[in-house]
Parts: sequence; C-alpha cells; structure tokens
Amino acid sequence: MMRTRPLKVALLGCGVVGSEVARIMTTHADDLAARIGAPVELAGVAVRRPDRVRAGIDPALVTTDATALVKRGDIDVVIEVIGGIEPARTLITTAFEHGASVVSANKALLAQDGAALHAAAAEQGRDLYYEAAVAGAIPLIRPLRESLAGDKVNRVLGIVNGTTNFILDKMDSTGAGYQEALDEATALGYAEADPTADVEGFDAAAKAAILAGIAFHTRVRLDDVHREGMTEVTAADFASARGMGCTIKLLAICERAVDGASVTARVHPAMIPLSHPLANVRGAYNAVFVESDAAGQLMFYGPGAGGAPTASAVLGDLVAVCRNKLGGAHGFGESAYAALPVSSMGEVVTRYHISLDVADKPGVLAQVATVFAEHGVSIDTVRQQGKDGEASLVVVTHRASDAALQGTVEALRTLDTVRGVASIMRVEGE
Ligand SMILES: NC(=O)c1ccc[n+]([C@@H]2O[C@H](COP(=O)([O-])OP(=O)(O)OC[C@H]3O[C@@H](n4cnc5c(N)ncnc54)[C@H](O)[C@@H]3O)[C@@H](O)[C@H]2O)c1
Ligand SMILES: N[C@@H](CCO)C(=O)O
Ligand code: NA
Repeated sequence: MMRTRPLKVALLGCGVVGSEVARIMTTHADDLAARIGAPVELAGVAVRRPDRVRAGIDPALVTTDATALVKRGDIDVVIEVIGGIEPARTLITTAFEHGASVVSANKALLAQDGAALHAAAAEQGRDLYYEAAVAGAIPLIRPLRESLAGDKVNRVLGIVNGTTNFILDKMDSTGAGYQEALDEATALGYAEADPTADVEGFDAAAKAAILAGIAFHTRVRLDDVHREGMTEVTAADFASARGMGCTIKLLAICERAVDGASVTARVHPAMIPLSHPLANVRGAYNAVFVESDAAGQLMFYGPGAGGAPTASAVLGDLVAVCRNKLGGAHGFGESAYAALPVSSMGEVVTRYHISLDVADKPGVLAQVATVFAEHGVSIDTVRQQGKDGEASLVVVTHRASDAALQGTVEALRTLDTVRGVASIMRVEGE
C-alpha cells in the first residue's frame, strides 16, 4: 500500500549530474512512488550560484546553505553530487548525524575516505550508496556487493573513465589532437571539474580503489593504486599499436595474486588486441570484466559518464535507500574482513611493448637482447627499422614482473648504443 507522506530528498549540487537527477525525479515521480511505496519529494536544492535559472526546479527550494539543508532534520535522503573532498565529506557526515541516508556519485571522496564514511553511516544507522561513483550508469557496485557476494572474485579489469576513453578513441579513429578531444569531452559533461583528474588517471585510480575494496573484501586506499595517466600517449604509440593489431586504452586492473594472499590495483594505458571486446568500447562508454571462481568471466558495459546516465545510477540508489527506510532495513556497509595486503606495482606480471631508438650498427641487437636476458625478461618478438645510421627497435616481451622490466629499461638507458627509450607500454587482454 502506498504511504501518502512523502520521503524528503535534499539535492546537493545541481550541475551536470544534479540537474538530471532533479529532472528525472520530476518526470518519473509517479513511477518512483509506485516502486518505492511512497512519494519522493525534492525538499531542497543546494547550489553555489542561486541566480542561475534551473528548468523544472521551484526557485523556493534553492539555497546556498547546504549545511542548513542537511541539518534540517526532516530530510530522509541526501543526494551529494557536488564532488571533491570538502565540503562534500562534512555535509555527508552531518547528514548522517541529522537522520538522513546518503547517495553519492563522488568517487574521489569514497576512494579517500570510504572507510570513515561507512563507519559514520553505520554509527548513525544510515545507508551510504554510490553506484554512480564507478562506471556511471553501469550497474557494477551492486552486482559486486550483492549478486557476487557468494562467489570469489579474482580479477576486475576494464575501462572506467569515459573522458579518457573518448579522447583515446578520437585520437585513434579520427586522428584528432589531444586538446581538441578533451575540450569536446568537457563540453559533453564527461570530464571532472578539473580534467587533470581524468587524464592523469586519478579518477580511474579512485574507481579502481573502490572496485578492488568491494571485489576483494579488503581495504584498498587511493595511494595503494599504481597510477599512470594518458597524457603521454602519442600518435606514434597508436601507429605502433596498430602494427601489432592492437589499440590503446586506459585500463584499471585489480587482481588477486595467484596464491590469493595479496592483491594489486593499477591504472595505466595499455595495448589491447583489436579482437578483444575492450578494443571496441567507443566514446565515453565503459566496460568492465569481472572474473570469479564460480561465475567465470562477466562483462559489464554501458555509458560511463554524462548527466543522464549517471543520474540513472543515482536514482537507482535513491529507490534502494528509500525502500530500506520504509522497510526498516539497512543496506550493506563496508566489507573489509579479508584484510589482504596490497602489493606494489613491481610484483605485477604482464607483457610489455618497448620502443627504443638505437644506433644502427652490428652487435646492437645482441647487446639489447643480453640486457633483457640478464634481467630474466624473455623476448617474444623484435622488429627493427633503420634509417641514416639510427634505428628504431620494437621489443615485445613475454610475461615478466614490472620490477624486472623497470630494471631492464634502466640498464638499457646506460648503453651507449641506446639513444633513448621512446615508449614503454604494457600489453593486456591476451
Ligand atoms: N559528469 C559525469 O559524467 C559524472 C559521472 C559520474 C560521477 N560524477 C560525479 O558526480 C559529481 C558531480 O559531477 P558533475 O559532473 O555534476 O559536476 P558539476 O561541476 O557539473 O556539478 C557540481 C555542482 O556542484 C556545485 N557546488 C559546488 N560546491 C557547492 C556547494 N558547496 N554547495 C552547493 N553546490 C555546490 C557546483 O556549482 C556545480 O554546479 C562529482 O563527484 C563527479 O565526480 C560525474
Ligand atoms: N569524469 C568521469 C565521470 C564519470 O565517473 C569520466 O569521464 O569517467
Ligand atoms: Na555504476
């Protein structure tokens, strides 16, 4: 039976995501009420610029005082779509203290302070949901936390940043320049307020920390995630990748060690074969593979950024939190019982594509091969192209540890015949 007294929702932030949340709450009001069992009412909207006209939002609801809004005491659910660490963190904990559960899309905050926020929610008996924080519209947090709760996840690998996938896709498919593609991604509402978070891999690293924590039931901090952005990927790298039947994607990879005793989490650009499903993930779409003991391989695919897709995930959480509230239930909190150590990047094992500028004279190839052998890195293929006494040497290795590869590259740099290391790129998905 439908409860007539509405559940009250406070919206913090009315930008790309917040404005879409408000729109869908209005246009889908009847369906939301039927699915929840009570109407949901937008009771206040905290903004920074109150003079801006916001279609569909009653100006009487708009306030610049987010703190007063979350302290009102009659708010059932706070939706935080401001972003950043402060004031978002304090607003969320204040909301818990004043009776509200929270839905957030804020991966930066959850990766940094997720444990403390979960503890604050548990202490006050509130819910903290954040499906929108990872891979936009794609249901990923809930499948990991709930659907796969009976299985053992060993690996999570995928594209979790829409902006960088959009840029890399444009660079590869149209030859667009980096800046031009970034400007377009920003205009489309995909990029973070400071797009450095996207292109330098911070956003994907935050998502990797969240995913690894949930997948492996262990606490993974942002600092535990090895991070390399995509700003140094060049047209020449794409040409090399094409030569190998590959393309380049910014990947997030979270893995349980073979002995199960530790985990790793990393974000970096990587070559993947064109035949791999991730190679065909275009624009701001995301795709994530989850590998587990019993289920095997699962693939989650869909829009990873943008106002409406992200709002879809926020609204799903809103319905879940409201249902919990009406049913007197609570969602799951943090699950970190496994307490596995997070190993450093040096222990990660993968393949590498290394491009060297070398002198084109007898014995160079043998010299280079010896350095690889001395570091225990086995070579799969070598391709040499010479011009005017100089040559470019492309070496693809078999699987080796990152520590061994870094040692190899350091030693190569000391050779007189090696003029420079043009690029090092990991090769994944084979
Ligand atoms: N845009 C996306 O595709 C996307 C996808 C997933 C998650 N997210 C996350 O959602 C959140 C919001 O992203 P967005 O793209 O909507 O950003 P945005 O910059 O478009 O919107 C944020 C809004 O919050 C307002 N704001 C800032 N401080 C405020 C304060 N103290 N009180 C009230 N309002 C304040 C800003 O004026 C702005 O309008 C971020 O955490 C982001 O990481 C965004
Ligand atoms: N800036 C983020 C938004 C979605 O989390 C991205 O491009 O993926
Ligand atoms: Na999601």
